[in-house]
Amino acid sequence: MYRAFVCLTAEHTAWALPLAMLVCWLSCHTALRLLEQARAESGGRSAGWLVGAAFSAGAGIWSTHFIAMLGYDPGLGVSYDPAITLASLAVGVISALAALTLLRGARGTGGGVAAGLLLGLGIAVMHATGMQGVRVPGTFAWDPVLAAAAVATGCALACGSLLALSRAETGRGLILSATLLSVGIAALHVLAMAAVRVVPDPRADLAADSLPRAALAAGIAAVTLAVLACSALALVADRLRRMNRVLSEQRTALIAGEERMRALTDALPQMVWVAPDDGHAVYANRRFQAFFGAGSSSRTQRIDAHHPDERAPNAAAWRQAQEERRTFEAETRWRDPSGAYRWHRIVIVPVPHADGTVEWIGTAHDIDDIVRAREALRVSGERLALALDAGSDGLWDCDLATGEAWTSDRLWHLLGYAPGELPAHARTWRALIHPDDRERAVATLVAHLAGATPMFECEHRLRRKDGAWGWFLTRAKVVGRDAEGRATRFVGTHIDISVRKEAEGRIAHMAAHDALTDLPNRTLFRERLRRRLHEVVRDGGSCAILCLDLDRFKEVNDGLGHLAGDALLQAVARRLSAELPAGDTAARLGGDEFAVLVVSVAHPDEARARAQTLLRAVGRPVRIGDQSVEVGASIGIAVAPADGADEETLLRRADLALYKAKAEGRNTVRAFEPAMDAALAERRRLEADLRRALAGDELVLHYQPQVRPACGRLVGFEALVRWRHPSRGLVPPNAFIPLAEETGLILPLGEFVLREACREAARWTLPLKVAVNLSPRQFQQADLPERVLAILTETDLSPDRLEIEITETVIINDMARALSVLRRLKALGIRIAMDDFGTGYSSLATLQAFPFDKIKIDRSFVSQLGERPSAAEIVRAVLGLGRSLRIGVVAEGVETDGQRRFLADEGCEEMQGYLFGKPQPAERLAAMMDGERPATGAVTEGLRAAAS
Ligand SMILES: Nc1nc2c(ncn2[C@@H]2O[C@@H]3COP(=O)(O)O[C@H]4[C@@H](O)[C@H](n5cnc6c(=O)[nH]c(N)nc65)O[C@@H]4COP(=O)(O)O[C@H]3[C@H]2O)c(=O)[nH]1
Repeated sequence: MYRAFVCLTAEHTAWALPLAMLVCWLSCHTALRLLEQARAESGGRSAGWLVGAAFSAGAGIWSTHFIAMLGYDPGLGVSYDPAITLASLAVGVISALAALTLLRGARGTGGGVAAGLLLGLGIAVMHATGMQGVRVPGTFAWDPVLAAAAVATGCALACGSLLALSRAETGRGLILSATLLSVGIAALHVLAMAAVRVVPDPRADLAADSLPRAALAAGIAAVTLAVLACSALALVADRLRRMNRVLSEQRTALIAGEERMRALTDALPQMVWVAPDDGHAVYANRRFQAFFGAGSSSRTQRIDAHHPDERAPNAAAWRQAQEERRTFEAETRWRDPSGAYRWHRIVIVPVPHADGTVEWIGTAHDIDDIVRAREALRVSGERLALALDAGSDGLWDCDLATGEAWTSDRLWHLLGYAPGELPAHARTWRALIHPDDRERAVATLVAHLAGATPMFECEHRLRRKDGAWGWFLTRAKVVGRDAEGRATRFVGTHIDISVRKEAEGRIAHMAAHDALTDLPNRTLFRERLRRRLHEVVRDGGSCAILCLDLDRFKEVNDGLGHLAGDALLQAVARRLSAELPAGDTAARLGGDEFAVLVVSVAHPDEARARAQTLLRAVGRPVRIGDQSVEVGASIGIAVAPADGADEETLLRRADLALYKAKAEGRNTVRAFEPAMDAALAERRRLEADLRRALAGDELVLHYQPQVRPACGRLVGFEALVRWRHPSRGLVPPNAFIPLAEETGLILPLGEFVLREACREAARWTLPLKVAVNLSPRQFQQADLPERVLAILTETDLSPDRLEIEITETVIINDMARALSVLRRLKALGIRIAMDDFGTGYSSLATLQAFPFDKIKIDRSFVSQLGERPSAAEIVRAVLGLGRSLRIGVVAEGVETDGQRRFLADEGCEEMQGYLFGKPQPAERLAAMMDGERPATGAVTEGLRAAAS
């Protein structure tokens, strides 16, 4: 190594090796670049580049050697053999060509190593050849070790260089490779030069044709220039190659981009086109072509596709946009290939280019469905707004997460607020709700939000702006829940139900109160009684009910008229209410019946005392108009729990006590006693029996003769009903007629009697009249005359043979109607008799109002003739009345001959009584009438016998 160091520093001038290295590096770099080019090309072009590379490498190696040799000064004169020197250049180029050719074909490690070895050896051969051409005055002595080291180093670095090239073909790899190769060439040169020593030999003479150093320098310069030219060529070629590659990549990218763009625009739901200013589309996507037809489309075509209504305005708007180079937007109808117009949204955007031209990118999106849906939405929105405005409901839609709500204006109007005056929020609802309704409403709401009910429905009060409470029905529903099932959206309506509630309240009040007196009615009274009895049973204590009935109400009502009757009832109601402490209830049960619930009585006597107080209050005179009316009352008392613990029993027992009180006279108080129940039970039994009797054949008629004693003639019979009871025997009418009156059974019973009597009379051999009693209840039937006529027709009895007996009460109950019915009966030819004259009201007015055919003097007067002088006076007066009014008079209950004589003396023509005959079954009448036929005017013995 020392030798090499000496060679480098002492035998070479300082500039030689750096210059040689520079030239070497340039040529190696150029060669490797040209190799790249050769690799990139093919065929002859590749071979050309390869030759260039080989030349560059070989010439570089050669130049390196000889530039170094120019600086080599072994201390002797040096010249060069031109032929050998040129041959060494050829060796360098050929070995480089061989190595690079191998390298071009094989890029792997093996190829790199083989090419490196080839190149290293080539450099060594070139060096050796070159040294052969060096002429010095002596001979060269070679150090074999250094020579071998030179070859090995050169080969190794050449291999390293080409391997580096094959591993990394970047710019840096190229520099590394060129550097390694340069170093290898230089190292081989230096070591090889160190291996050689000049042994001076005076015999050795420099040849005359030797190349002087200046010629060599010129040769080297030429070769170097050639290398530099190659280098420049390589650089230009490399640049071109790079540019080519970039251009090719750009073209590929451009094509790919265009394909992508086309695919993209084809995939779009819109039509897309690009047109320059002249409007002729240079690009159109598939959708556009499908709409307008394949091929390009002119602007005129596109404008023609507009709906006629929109064509002109759209064209004008487009021209404006085009002039101002701004985006054109329109929603318009375009005619599709089928000829139908569909809504499209058109947007045309200007894209200005650097050359001042503008390209227009247009898109058209089919929004027909959207426009139609929007239109439908608008219409339905308008309808909804109309409905909301016209409807009576207030609507809201609440977001439960925030409490914020949407509300219809109507809702605020219902509450008296202007829309927006209060926040549309759930807390507003909570603030306005009535405190009494809040708990119930919130509980209902919580249940609904939890999913327990399908619908939220609640009637509650809300405070209006004026402070009044209005009733509202809220109906709502959860319409949205989150993933955990929590309610998120709640929609509903408020319906103003104040009017309904008020009406309901009124109806409820009316249903529970008496319209005339405004006292609780029977239903409410029973309800309160039931509640109080429940408490009594549960908690102990005692209560009482007082049933009250006015004593002379009927007289006032009939005598003074219904208005007076109503005023009386109202006055009684006021007095009852005034007498009651809070908690007690006075009720009107109907007619003149009242009841009082005394909620707490310590002792039955307390109830009795209370009843007496009420009696006194009711008994005070009542001022009606200009009249002072006095009515008394009867009161029946029942006390709970002693007399019963259920309202049914208690009311029934108080009623029984009242019944008793009334029976005992006016202004009487009676408390219930157990014996009253037995009487009621008896009455019930009798009623049931009577019903059965009506259905069966237990009722029969007996007939009592009516006679004219003066001429001894039989003039007719009074039909009197009898009940042949299976166990009680023959029951007299007084025992069941009042019951029949009370229960209404008198109607079928009366009809039975009338039919039976007419049928019987029609069978009689003599045209005698038959008298039938008609009860007041029967007179309440407006169609009584028609019913009577039907029976007469059915039984074929002449109307003038029927005499109807009525008591005065029939007329007094409802005079106008009674008189109308009587007149119609009379018009049929039926005779009317006033029964029991003298016992009732017996007003002259009644007799004058209706022309009766007969007056029947009650038997109570007849029976007292001879006992009470007043009786004779009354009978006389009645007979006088009959005469003056020209009405016949018949005396009932004539039992004695004395009575008969008195009556006859006083001018009574007709008589009826046991003296002439008792009521007889129909079968016995024939005998009476048979005896009548030969009658001469006196009451026959036969009749008497029959009567007995
Ligand atoms: N002590 C005595 N009594 C005599 C004498 N002559 C007749 N009587 C009885 O006096 C009653 C006369 O009938 P009235 O005044 O219409 O009174 C009748 C009548 O108001 C009613 N009544 C009877 N049958 C009917 C009927 O078919 N319909 C209706 N609505 N009432 C009837 O029952 C009442 C009682 O009828 P009766 O018990 O049949 O009693 C009959 C008769 O039996 C006599 O000389 N001495």
